[in-house]
Amino acid sequence: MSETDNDKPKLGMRAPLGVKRTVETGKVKQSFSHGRSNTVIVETKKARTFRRPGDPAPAAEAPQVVAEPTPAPAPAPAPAPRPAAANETPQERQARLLREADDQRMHALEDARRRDEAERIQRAEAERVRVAERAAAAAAVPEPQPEPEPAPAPVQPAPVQPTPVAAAPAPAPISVPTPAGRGFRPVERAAPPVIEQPAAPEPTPAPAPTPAPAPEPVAAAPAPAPKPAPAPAPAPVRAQPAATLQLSRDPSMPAPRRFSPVARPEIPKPQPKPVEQPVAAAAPAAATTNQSASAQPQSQGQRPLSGGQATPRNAPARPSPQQRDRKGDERRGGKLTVNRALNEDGARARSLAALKRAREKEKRSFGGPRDQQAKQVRDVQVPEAITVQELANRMAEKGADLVKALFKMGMPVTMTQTIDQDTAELLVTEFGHNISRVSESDIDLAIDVSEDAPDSLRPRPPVVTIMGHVDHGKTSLLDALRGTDVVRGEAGGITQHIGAYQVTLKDKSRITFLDTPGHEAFTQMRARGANVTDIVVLVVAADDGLMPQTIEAIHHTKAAGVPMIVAINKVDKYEANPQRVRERLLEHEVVVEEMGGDVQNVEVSALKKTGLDDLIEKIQLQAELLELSANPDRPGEGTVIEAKLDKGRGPVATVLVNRGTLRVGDVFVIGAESGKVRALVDDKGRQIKEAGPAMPVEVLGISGVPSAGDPIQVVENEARAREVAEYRQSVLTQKRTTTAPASLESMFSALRADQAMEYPLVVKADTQGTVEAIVGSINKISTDLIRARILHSGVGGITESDVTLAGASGAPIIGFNVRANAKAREIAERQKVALKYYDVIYDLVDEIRAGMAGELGPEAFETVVGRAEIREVFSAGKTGRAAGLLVTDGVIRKALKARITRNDVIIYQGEIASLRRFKDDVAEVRAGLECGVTFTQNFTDIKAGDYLETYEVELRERTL
Ligand SMILES: Nc1nc2c(ncn2[C@@H]2O[C@H](COP(=O)(O)OP(=O)(O)OP(=O)(O)O)[C@@H](O)[C@H]2O)c(=O)[nH]1
Repeated sequence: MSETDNDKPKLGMRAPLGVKRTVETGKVKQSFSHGRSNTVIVETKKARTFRRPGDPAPAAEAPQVVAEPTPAPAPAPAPAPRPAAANETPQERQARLLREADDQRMHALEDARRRDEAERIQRAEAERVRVAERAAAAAAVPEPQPEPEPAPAPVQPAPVQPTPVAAAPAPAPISVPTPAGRGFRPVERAAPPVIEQPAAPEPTPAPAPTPAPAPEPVAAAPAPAPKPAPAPAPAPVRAQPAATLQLSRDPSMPAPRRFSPVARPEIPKPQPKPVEQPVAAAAPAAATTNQSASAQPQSQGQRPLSGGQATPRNAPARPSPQQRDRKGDERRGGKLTVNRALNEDGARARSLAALKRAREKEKRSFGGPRDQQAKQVRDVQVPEAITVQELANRMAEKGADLVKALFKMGMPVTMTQTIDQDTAELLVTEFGHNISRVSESDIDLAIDVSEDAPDSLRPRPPVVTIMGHVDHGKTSLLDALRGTDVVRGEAGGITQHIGAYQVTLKDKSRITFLDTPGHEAFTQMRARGANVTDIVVLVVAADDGLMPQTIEAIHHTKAAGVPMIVAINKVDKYEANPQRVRERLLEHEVVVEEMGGDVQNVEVSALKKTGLDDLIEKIQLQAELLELSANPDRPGEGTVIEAKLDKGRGPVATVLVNRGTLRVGDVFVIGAESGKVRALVDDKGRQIKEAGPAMPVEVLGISGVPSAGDPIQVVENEARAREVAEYRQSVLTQKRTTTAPASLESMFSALRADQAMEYPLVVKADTQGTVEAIVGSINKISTDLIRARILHSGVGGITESDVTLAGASGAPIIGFNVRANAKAREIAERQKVALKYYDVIYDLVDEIRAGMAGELGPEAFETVVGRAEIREVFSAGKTGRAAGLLVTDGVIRKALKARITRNDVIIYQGEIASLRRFKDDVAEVRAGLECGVTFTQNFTDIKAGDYLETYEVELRERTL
């Protein structure tokens, strides 16, 4: 409580200011329950007496003490009735009573006024709170809100109102410390000027007009109107000071405290201005400051930096240097600083060093001495077609320049358009380069057929292919041979079925075995130029003898010119007869050593694993005879044995290295694919770093799956590899899209003028010599219009595969001294394949000639019978037309074929339907006579001046 007492403004601490001291004051301390106390000021006033002139001076009036109890001051202040003076005249008493009545009335009025004021203050406060909130909202939204301003304006006088009343104890607010933070902030901001205001006019005896410079500029105008009214009004009333005392001490009215100058530190501007500036100038000054009084702190906080960055609303108020400058400038009120002088718009000026650097850069790029680079003349490789962009790249010129040059040549093209080689040459020479014309095929890798130097050659393992009839034991024999691999046991790895295997023998020599699916694959590979096999092991089951596929394998092997070793298998079987096999082989010109020939043979049992060493020995012997060698010190070249798309590893190809060494990391082209060797895996599943000649190895890192027989070649870089692969792809695509479908039936569909017909045949004969004789004779029959195409010729009976092939092509099968087996006959019947048997070669040739001629059909010979000129055209019937003719040549006959020509162009072909002469139907009209004709087809486009030609067609049998 004592604190509160100290904080309270204490009246009477200093004598009230005034011209004349009319009131004497004293202090009385009051004590209340619970240890509370209060100090009240007691004033002693002199009663004013009105005397008539000549009346004796009144006796000294008894001092009248007005004690104002703090809790309930309202009724108390009524002045106590003064004791009537003894010598009081009736007039005096009347005057006194009147005065007292006046006082009471004034008190009542004053009470009413205070209540009104309290209400008004509350309303004003509420209004101010609203205004402050609106101002805050307006600050958040950048739109200015002028409306709320006038609202508080009329309210503004409210806080001002008590000011003149408090003018008497004015020094109190200045000297007494007030607890900071009390009261409502927006109200406090507005309050200080009101409270301080009395300080300025202090020396002025009449403070009433001073409310005018109240900081609220809007309020300034209306303020004086209501305010001075009550302010000067009580001035002449004596009771007014008492009311003032009551007001300041009334605990039920805390409102005036709110206007005490507390919590001012955040409002720096509005405060000094009214004080420093004269009253007259204060109004406009305050107008600018106070209008944004509530929003100013925020607006300062939100002021964007010079760089354009906006400070967040709630960001700590740590001003940037620019902000500080600006603030400083604002504070200095337009002082000219260096920064301001150099920097009118607030942007940071470039330093001299920066200007210098920029100037130098400019000089370097434009004005400076630029080294004129000598134009480089290039050899530009130009294929048959090239895009402008690609040509520009190869010439190292700008594409736009090329386009411009082409435009000047009259060729408006874009960068992506393709130009031909001749146009490209013009451009190349125009730009001062040298052209080197290349054809597309130049892109492909040249097949290196050059022989390696003898001293670079090293012995290499033989590559062995095992062939034979079905179930004769090829796989069993291969497995048995692999069982002899000494490395296999050491590695203990899982055998990889990669289509090729390498067996290391006891003497460290190695043999590579290819596990081809059959002799067809062997031939397929050979047909593709992949003759990778050095030795063929022909497996013949001793119990079964020679079988068709055995014979085919013999033919294929012979055709390939590869040495053969006959492995007579299953000799463990009881019914095995190796000698019979040897004898039967003679029939196919395979003479084994036992029969006096040079073909090695060996009796083996894949099941019992007997004779294997003998077989290996014979293979080695054969390899020695072949003197197999290769240069391992060159980029690897090989052949794809088989290829697949592995689920986990991507495209994988089993490659047999022919020569050179294939290493991990090598860039290669493989068929129409390219790649970089990511890994090499051998047949035992081991990853190896390199693979030398005759080594089968799996290659990983290919862009796609190649085909068996495709070559693999190591190239210098990936770009080259891609280029070659792309070219090969394009060739394949072209082949696929431009060649006719495989069906040979389409060949017979029509005779094209520019293409001879093909007559497909399958020829089977008893001997090779006969086959060759027949093939030669048939080829001689071929003419420009039709030629024989022998799909397949061979020695032996007509098999199912022969029939299937012929059926697919719609070809007849010619059998010379051979017949079709039962199965083949059955298929031939089903597929409607013609089987023709001959035993005389001349008959065979004649029939084929007739058949080929029959394919072409009979020949048509045309003979012109007569010609006529069309003179007139008539309508005939409802829609038809009739032509009036003058026969110029030959004869015009009814039912003859006719054609009408106009300017030697045929416009109609048909027949003459009717022929008349002077309304009579006639059979024919000769030259020099006129006639009328109609045509079989309803032809109306006949004009005078057209020509009619009648002709006959004779079909004669064609001969070849
Ligand atoms: N008794 C005996 N049977 C054998 C021998 N070699 C293979 N066989 C059997 O002959 C059958 C066929 O053997 P494969 O090795 O599958 O013959 P293949 O030529 O590979 O057969 P395809 O793969 O169909 O061409 C199997 O049942 C083998 O057990 C042998 O030396 N003696």
